[in-house]
Amino acid sequence: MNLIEKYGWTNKWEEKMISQGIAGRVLLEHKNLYRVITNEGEWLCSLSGKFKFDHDREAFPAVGDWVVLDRMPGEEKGIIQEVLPRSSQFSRKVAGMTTDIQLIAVNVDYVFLVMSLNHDFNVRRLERYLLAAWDSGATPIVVLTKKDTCDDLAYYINEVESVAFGVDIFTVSSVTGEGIDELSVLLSAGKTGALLGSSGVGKSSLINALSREEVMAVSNIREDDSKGRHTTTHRELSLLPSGGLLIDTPGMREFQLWESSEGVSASFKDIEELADECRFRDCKHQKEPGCAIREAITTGSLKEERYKSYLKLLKELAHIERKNDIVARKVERDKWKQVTKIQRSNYKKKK
Ligand SMILES: Nc1nc2c(ncn2[C@@H]2O[C@H](COP(=O)(O)OP(=O)(O)OP(=O)(O)O)[C@@H](O)[C@H]2O)c(=O)[nH]1
Ligand SMILES: [Zn+2]
Repeated sequence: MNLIEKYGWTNKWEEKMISQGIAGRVLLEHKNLYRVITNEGEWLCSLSGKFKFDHDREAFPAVGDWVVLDRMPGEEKGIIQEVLPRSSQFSRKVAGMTTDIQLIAVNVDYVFLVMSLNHDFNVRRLERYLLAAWDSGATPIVVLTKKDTCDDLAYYINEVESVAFGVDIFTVSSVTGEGIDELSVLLSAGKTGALLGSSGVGKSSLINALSREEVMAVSNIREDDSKGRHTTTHRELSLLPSGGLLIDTPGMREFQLWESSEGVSASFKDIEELADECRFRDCKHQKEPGCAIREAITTGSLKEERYKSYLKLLKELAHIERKNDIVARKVERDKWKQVTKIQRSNYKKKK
């Protein structure tokens, strides 16, 4: 079986593969060791020495990356030499660090924003997911789960449509299997999906339903993670029988908003377009005459909660930006303290 062909090899990389070594896709990452799927099977790979000099975390391979490897003679092991260009990426700031970014998943075609059709449904949360999705470069798809328990589908669809413009909506039940076929059409050979959604909405059940037991088991690196942070071990990456691929890393599960000004514009296009119609360019949308946003709220074409949620997100993003600035300045200060300390001790030594 030609795995690369089956799982989305594109001709784009063929030349590279021939000229520079073997190409593969990163399935798992753990402490700078990578499990990579290649045409010749799954290999455990380490990083070439040249990565060590690169301080930019974004330059390192991540789950979903296409990489070029060198084979270690006589072994099912390789050394990653190069990371090929990415089409999308989910990343987050590393806690307590400055501008260091941790990649969660890359080359994702579709990000499934999973919410269940019950009391857990939250349209404000969906707005946040959409922000993250638009920022990543992947196409967002809304997946509403537990359809079998819902008796007012129209209400939920309406809610979703009020915030997710032009985004496809799928309603599914992992219990009855309803809607699963329609969803799996998206994940044809070579397509990669990732799941975003809070605990208990049915992500694992959805993966099982999509993979119909036929799923190829991908070894779970977390199993030998002595930290045991995650009580329920689950597959981080599933190869579906269709040849599609599903990413469900703990990182995606814990994904949070950090900074995404571009995402705000894409997710709140309605509000930003209205603001353009305000009479005054610097309208604060409070009591100014000719304010299109106030007008829309009065007539009911813009929901007050949606506008509030927009303001709240803007505020949060500004806060996150400020916080990042403060951390960056502190690290800079500490660095200089260190430098002057060394200079001082050198000076003392000379004396
Ligand atoms: N009725 C119904 N229950 C479902 C459906 N899908 C999942 N559930 C139930 O919802 C609960 C949570 O499902 P999981 O698939 O574990 O949810 P999850 O999102 O993976 O949860 P975490 O692992 O905590 O993130 C389980 O009790 C499932 O049996 C569905 O389509 N219909
Ligand atoms: Zn205004």
